[in-house]
Amino acid sequence: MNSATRAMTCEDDYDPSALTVEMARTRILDAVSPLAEAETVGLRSALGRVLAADVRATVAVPSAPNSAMDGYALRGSDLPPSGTNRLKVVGVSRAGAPYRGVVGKGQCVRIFTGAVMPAGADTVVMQERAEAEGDWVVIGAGEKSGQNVRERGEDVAVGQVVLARGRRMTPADLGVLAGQGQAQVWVYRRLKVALFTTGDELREPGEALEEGCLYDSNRYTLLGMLQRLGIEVREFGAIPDDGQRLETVLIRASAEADAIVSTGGVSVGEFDLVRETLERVGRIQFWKIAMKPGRPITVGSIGRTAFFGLPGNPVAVMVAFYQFVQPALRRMTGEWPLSAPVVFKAVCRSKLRKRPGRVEFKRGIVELDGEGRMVVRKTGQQGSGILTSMSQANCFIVLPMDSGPVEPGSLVDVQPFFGLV
Ligand SMILES: Nc1nc2c(c(=O)[nH]1)N[C@H]1C(S)=C(S)[C@@H](COP(=O)(O)OP(=O)(O)OC[C@H]3O[C@@H](n4cnc5c(N)ncnc54)[C@H](O)[C@@H]3O)O[C@H]1N2
Ligand code: MOO
Repeated sequence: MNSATRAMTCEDDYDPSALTVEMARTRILDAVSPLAEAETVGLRSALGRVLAADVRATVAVPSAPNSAMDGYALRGSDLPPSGTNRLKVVGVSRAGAPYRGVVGKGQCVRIFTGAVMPAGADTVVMQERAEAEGDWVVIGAGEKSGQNVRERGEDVAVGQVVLARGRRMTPADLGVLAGQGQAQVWVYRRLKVALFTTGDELREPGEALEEGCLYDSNRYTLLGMLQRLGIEVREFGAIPDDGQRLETVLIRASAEADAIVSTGGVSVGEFDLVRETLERVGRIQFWKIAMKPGRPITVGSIGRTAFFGLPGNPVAVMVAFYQFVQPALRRMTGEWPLSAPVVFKAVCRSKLRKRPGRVEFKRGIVELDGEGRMVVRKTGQQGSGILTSMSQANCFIVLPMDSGPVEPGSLVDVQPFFGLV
């Protein structure tokens, strides 16, 4: 194929054989199945792990009604509707050392935040609004019966499902489990992913760079994206364009891992070699997706191991990973339901080139302007190989299939990176 034909192929507007982004997402999720094996881990290692069973509360939180303030616990009926009332302080309730008696009419108990409410009392007046006079305290009008009390079980009731199976655990979830007195939790085992890049021209950082070669940046962006998902990564390095080597790696990787992720080597030059090898060892499909970057991807399986072949261009790798491979790996790890990516509107401050016929993912910085409006601007050049504009970005600007160029001032969809787990 000469260069003129290549340019035409890359710039095609509508490609009837291309999958839409939504179809590709659905197909890739349908092609994978969740892990079955689970294990017990301590809470300290549970962040980012996926629950293999519902967690049902056995402990009420709080376990008893307690005070939300430092002050005085009393009967709501002793609050003065106007003027003041003088109450006798009959004891103290501290967190961990409750008052054992009963608060009677005309009485109160000195109480501290988190301390159990004494029997008889149903209201707390904060100390800033009470005047202590020796063993007595003077309360004014304007307080409400029942105020400043946290009820038993108001956070968690016994029997309630506090965390559902399929949940990827956040720091708050660890706190919820600790609040149940659980030191351990039942989670799916970590997913094992084999990672390799392809190309004779790739060199490891630290090695000398000969003419025509480049450093293997894709392996590191992929490693980072996989590590963020808590995946156990087995690296197989940069594989030269050699069918025999590729076959050996694919067979070894499929024996060791639940999924294989690779980049590069499927465009015209090496296409036949990689395609031939993949088809020999597994069941593989090559998809063209109506999007840019990240158009060509390869999906399939080798034995029971899922295979995801991403394009070689450094930004295409990241876009295709986030849009397709990341949800598939999360599904494989047992996570369900998958939260949809966060998308909101912002006013675009840049002029953006865009052709109808494909979804385009531009790289941008989204922020609030001086007037509190959400605005977004592109981060420099937008070619599939310009990794620095990805590194500077904090969001994708997602331009829909049928849209054309964007003029400054238009509303666009923004997908922030912080929603990508
Ligand atoms: N005739 C056609 N040519 C191309 C098409 C097409 O449809 N017809 N699609 C273009 C698109 S879109 C992409 S994306 C690339 C996909 O190419 P490959 O997946 O085969 O990747 P390579 O050719 O090996 O590399 C592309 C590009 O990326 C650089 N690269 C590759 N691996 C790495 C790495 N590990 N670290 C850093 N950079 C890497 C490589 O040097 C190339 O510049 O094909 C288009 N062509
Ligand atoms: O659109 Mo490609 O997948 O050049 O990046």
